[in-house]
Amino acid sequence: MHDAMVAVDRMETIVLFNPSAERLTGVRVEDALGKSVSAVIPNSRLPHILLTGQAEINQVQMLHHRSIITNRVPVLSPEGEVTGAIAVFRDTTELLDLAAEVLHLKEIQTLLEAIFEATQDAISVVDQYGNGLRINSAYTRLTGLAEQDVIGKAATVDIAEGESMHMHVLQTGLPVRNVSMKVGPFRKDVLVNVAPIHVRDHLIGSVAVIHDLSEMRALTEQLQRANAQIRRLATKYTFSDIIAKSPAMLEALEAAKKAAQTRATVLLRGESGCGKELFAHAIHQASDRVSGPFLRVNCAALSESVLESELFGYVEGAFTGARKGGKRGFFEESNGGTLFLDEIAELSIGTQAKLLRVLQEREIIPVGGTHVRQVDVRVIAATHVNLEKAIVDGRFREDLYYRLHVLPISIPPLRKRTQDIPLLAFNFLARLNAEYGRHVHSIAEDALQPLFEYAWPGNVRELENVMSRAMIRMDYREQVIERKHIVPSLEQRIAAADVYTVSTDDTLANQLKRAERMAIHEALKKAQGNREEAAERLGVSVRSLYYKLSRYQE
Ligand SMILES: Nc1ncnc2c1ncn2[C@@H]1O[C@H](COP(=O)(O)OP(=O)(O)OP(=O)(O)O)[C@@H](O)[C@H]1O
Repeated sequence: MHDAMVAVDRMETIVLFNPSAERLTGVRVEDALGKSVSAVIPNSRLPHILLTGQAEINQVQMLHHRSIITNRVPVLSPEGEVTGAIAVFRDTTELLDLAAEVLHLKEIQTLLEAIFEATQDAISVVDQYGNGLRINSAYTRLTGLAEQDVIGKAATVDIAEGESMHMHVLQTGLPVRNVSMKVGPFRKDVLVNVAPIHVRDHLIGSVAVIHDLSEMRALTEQLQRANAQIRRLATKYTFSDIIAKSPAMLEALEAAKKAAQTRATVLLRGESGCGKELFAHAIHQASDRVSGPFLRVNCAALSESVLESELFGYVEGAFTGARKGGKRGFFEESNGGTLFLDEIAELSIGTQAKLLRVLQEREIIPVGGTHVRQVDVRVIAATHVNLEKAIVDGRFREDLYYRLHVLPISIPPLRKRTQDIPLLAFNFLARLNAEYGRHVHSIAEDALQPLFEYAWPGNVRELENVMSRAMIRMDYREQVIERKHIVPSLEQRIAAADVYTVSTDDTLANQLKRAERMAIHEALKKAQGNREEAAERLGVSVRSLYYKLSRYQE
């Protein structure tokens, strides 16, 4: 980089104009020499220097978007007379850019340092020869090794058991993931991920991120404990959450409130989605067992053997894969509280016998065990199945039926209590507003009509779903649910059950899925929501129907 120079004589005529000045000003040397400086560089200030005889040192100015530092000095005769003036322009734009870049790099470095130190994972970096370059404080906390033990030392210095993954990566140039080993003087169990560091295609070292396995194990245990706790705290509904206006529902509600005051077994009967679980929660909440646990088991979701060990627990060595020390079952886990046995009709005859024994004797024998254990659990059972018919068919034990039938509560299907629909719909509105951040405040009169006419095979759950879809269909500014928001999903549902057209624009798998879904819909409709009957109509097991329904999120 050469400085631009311009010199003038006493008459302000340019006598020196170098090629750098040409680049800076855009004026050719031959056009500048001999000309008046004011004509060539209007703001050169050289006439001013000639006049005052005073130098101007390190003046900063912008010229053609470049940052220029200028020094202007008078040329003096031996007698001290001003005979001319010289300006030297130094273009510092690149220097400034460079300075800004260095500053930026420094910022990045500070940022990286902060991340390096703040991360909970231990990090170690080695150079291309495998000598320690850097570690963070998490590394020291985990391994017990400080900088002086590691920096400049061989990468193997922290290994207590296993191969050095730094060396491996430096040899292969490839990253490794999740290698378990022991590190440091305390032989900590860790998982390591190591990656090579390449700069312009040269391998200059490697970086290892080391996870503390013992911490992970402790966290997993904590999580399991928290999960168990959550299961215990899971009763979220009380009687005040149950919306009821129709006489049939008010009657069911009264019966449930009475049942809550007793210790008797309760049997909740009603189609899917009509609120059986809601009732079970509320009964528990209103009972003197409220501070005890509440557990729910879906008897249809587990195979017979799994269900037995889940319900009654098992002793060590009861079967292959049994946990060391055995496991407490749901009955013991809900001791002092309530056990909600959903889909009770799905229990095998054998498990029904065992359940009967628990209800009669208030004691259980864990799978593989010989000793009885006392339990104090209130059972709330639920089913959508016609149990009387199941007894006739030999699928449900009569003695268990009578044990369960102490306090039967029938929750009517939604189509038989249309009076409840507006209240339920408004209630869901409030909940969905909160969920979607909307401000929908009402439902138009004519939007309610189709809700009264629809058969609701999925009961209240389906109503909730239709409301949610209506809201999704609304424009963000709309605040009233209208018929046009509701009708499409009802029509879709009705159509899904009624028609099926073969399409060449969809995959075979999708079309089969749709056909299956419709067949299930139709069967459920014919069976008035009775899943057992629907399964029978379709020639599939109830379990498989449940599985399919859960896939369709019915
Ligand atoms: N009366 C009601 N008031 C308010 N919400 C209700 C009412 N009945 C049902 N719901 C809501 O409808 C949904 C389905 O209810 P719930 O799970 O209790 O039905 P279920 O009979 O146990 O169904 P399934 O037999 O399929 O398990 C839930 O979100 C529940 O909160």
